[in-house]
Amino acid sequence: MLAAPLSRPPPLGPGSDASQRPPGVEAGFRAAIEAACAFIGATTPNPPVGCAILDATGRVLVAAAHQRAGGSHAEAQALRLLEQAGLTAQAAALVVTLEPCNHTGRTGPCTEAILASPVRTVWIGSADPNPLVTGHGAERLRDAGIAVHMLNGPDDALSRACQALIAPFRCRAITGHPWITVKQALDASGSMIPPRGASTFTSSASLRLAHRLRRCTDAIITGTGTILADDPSFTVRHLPDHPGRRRILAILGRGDRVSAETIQAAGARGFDVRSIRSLDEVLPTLGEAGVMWAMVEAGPSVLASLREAGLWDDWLTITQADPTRHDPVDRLDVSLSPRRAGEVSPLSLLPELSDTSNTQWDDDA
Ligand SMILES: NC(=O)C1=CN([C@@H]2O[C@H](COP(=O)(O)OP(=O)(O)OC[C@H]3O[C@@H](n4cnc5c(N)ncnc54)[C@H](OP(=O)(O)O)[C@@H]3O)[C@@H](O)[C@H]2O)C=CC1
Ligand SMILES: Nc1c(N[C@@H]2O[C@H](COP(=O)(O)O)[C@@H](O)[C@H]2O)[nH]c(=O)[nH]c1=O
Repeated sequence: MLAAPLSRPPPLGPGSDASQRPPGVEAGFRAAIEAACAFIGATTPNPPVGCAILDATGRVLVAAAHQRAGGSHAEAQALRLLEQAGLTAQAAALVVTLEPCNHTGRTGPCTEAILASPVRTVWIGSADPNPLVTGHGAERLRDAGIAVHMLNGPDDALSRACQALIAPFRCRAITGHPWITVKQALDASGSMIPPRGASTFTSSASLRLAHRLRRCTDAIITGTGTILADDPSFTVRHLPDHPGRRRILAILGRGDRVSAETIQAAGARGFDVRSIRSLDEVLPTLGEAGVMWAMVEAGPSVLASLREAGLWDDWLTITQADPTRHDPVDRLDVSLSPRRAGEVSPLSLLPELSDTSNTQWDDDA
């Protein structure tokens, strides 16, 4: 396999009936998902997509991903890698996390690139949620004599991972608004407020997770209370960021408590700052700015407002471990909003959270 492994793919759940699939398809999807995960946060407004090409024995020959909007799609990228490696003649099956496009956008149709290759079987992880595109790619391939298989089923771990990859894209395609992830850190006593003089109480592993989430998202939503209390940088520092990435920093506040110097400093750190006066403005402002996935890093006041308004899609709670324990490890919980019932959280793709179930939020709890 030519793509470098960059993150751990999700584990196979009990519902994945690997025995029903020919050899190599599971490994192909894992390689494709892994390749796509490395570019979450870099492809907006496009979804992250991964592709792997297998030989007739099911061996993964190459894996590749869509890396940025306007750049090659994952299928074209994988076919190019295959050619560069002199392996084109060995290609038999192609595995891709999202239905191949059948239209000419900024790049040519992937269906035609596949048809021009020796590939005769295509496995698709999820249909394209864009109503203008959905079904057409699969149909074009079938009409040309390709055997096309689509993953589906809520118990299929690979299908769920492919759904998770497009969750923010799907949300934006259907509503015009971003997927909103709340990240809330609690200390061992249940408080969100760091001790005086400190900015954090979570472990270095959890900080890495928090920074990975920043890397995956297009915007950070905060409140003036957090800006004034912490003067946060909101940068990605605990792991490498996507090169040249600019993000939106949306600051909720009814007045003008944040100084021009603070806004200017955030701009110098790579943020386009938006002041948001009311909750009603959050989704339209971020939607118009092209945000696909936004995260909230705010204090108790903003979180209470969002919770009350139901203005969130998934909620990550990082609870500091009891410091008196011998080997303290923070507890990580992910809840899915009732408005996302039956969907899959994109958080499940983060290696630190791949074992965390998407529990439904119980509002009476
Ligand atoms: N543990 C964690 O995960 C985090 C902890 N924190 C901590 O939280 C503390 C700050 O808490 P807090 O003051 O609650 O900060 P917030 O980030 O929640 O900001 C509060 C401010 O947000 C604005 N706001 C809140 N709700 C609305 C709404 N519905 N419409 C418009 N504006 C709104 C108001 O601004 P205005 O008054 O200008 O109208 C309000 O004063 C700090 O100690 C910080 O360290 C912060 C982030 C994460
Ligand atoms: N205290 C706290 C968090 N707080 C969040 O991190 C912000 C500081 O970010 P930065 O300036 O980039 O270091 C702070 O303002 C708040 O939004 N996060 C966590 O994961 N764990 C923690 O214990």
